[in-house]
Amino acid sequence: MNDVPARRRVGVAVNPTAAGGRGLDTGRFVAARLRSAGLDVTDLTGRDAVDATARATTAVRDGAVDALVVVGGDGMVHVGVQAVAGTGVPLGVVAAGTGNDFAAAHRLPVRHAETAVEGLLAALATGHVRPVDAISVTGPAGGRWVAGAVSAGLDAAVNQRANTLPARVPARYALSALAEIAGFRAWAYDLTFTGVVAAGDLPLAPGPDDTARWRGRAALVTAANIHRIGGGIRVAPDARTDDGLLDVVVAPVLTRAAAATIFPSMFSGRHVRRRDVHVVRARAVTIAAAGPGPDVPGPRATGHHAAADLPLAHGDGEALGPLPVTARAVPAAVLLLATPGAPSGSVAAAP
Ligand SMILES: Nc1ncnc2c1ncn2[C@@H]1O[C@H](COP(=O)(O)OP(=O)(O)OP(=O)(O)O)[C@@H](O)[C@H]1O
Repeated sequence: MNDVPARRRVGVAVNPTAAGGRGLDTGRFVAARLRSAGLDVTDLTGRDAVDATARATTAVRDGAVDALVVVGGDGMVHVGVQAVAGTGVPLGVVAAGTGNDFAAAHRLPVRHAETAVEGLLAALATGHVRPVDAISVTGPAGGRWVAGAVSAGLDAAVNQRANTLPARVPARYALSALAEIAGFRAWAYDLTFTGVVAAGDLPLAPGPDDTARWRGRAALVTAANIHRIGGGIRVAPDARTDDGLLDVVVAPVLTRAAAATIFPSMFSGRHVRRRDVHVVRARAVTIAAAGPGPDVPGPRATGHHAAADLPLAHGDGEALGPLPVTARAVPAAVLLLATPGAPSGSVAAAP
């Protein structure tokens, strides 16, 4: 049968474990509603994230679907972005997870599946899409797309620790944050930026080919496309998803006490007003571990972290792999199914 009109074949990938298992029911509701609207729905739900990514990627690559809808949290958006980024196949998001930072940053309905799915139906009917940037990440673990932010410091360490705890552990992110701050020692980084448009007072050394470099110890190195991570932490309060740029937050904080005071202020985004927090706006950044050298001060009261102790880089809450990684903003890599006339959300909401 080849009489299915364009944009009517929709792949739906559900994370049944999202929001403590509520993703399953939400997914069933979404698929049923799309079918009742006359769409040809293919279930692309996987056994796990790897399987879901493979199924969605294959369906998009083979031209088997005209749009992909993911149901879940930021982990599921991460799955969807692997499949659609750069392909021209639009992505719909029904935010049914715990944190839902991507949906919130794009002003999509959060934990409101009825509203979300009606918005998707309107977008599918009209063909309305909103182009948004995504982050292309390359490193020793290969290439990945990230929808929200790439973390390589304290937030990556918190993420890494939280992912080792069972999902049912209440407040596993808060517990992990407390543990990481308690054991905090600043890591040494070597950052190379490309296409810097604002340096945020970080003393950058100009390099060849539109690059600029910074070496030093820091608590936080986060390359953000959207303004929030971790379920509402406003890590880069002014990040935009339509500017082709990353907001790279660098906090050359060396003491545990300073790290402990930064964390709470990140929920409101006020940390970027501190003199020891910088936001570098650039097209790309390579984040590498630095050995000690004249421009990387040695251990202070808080001790020294060897490169091997650095957390894995994380993106959208998922482990990406070890440093070095290069994160590059790719303009309009994702076409987001969005309700016609809805606020774009490309400008971060005021704190
Ligand atoms: N079938 C599946 N498809 C996709 N992801 C899955 C699946 N089963 C388990 N997961 C895992 O679910 C995790 C989180 O998914 P997601 O962000 O969608 O939901 P969440 O409730 O917001 O999660 P979190 O516990 O991270 O807050 C991912 O790390 C992923 O590996």
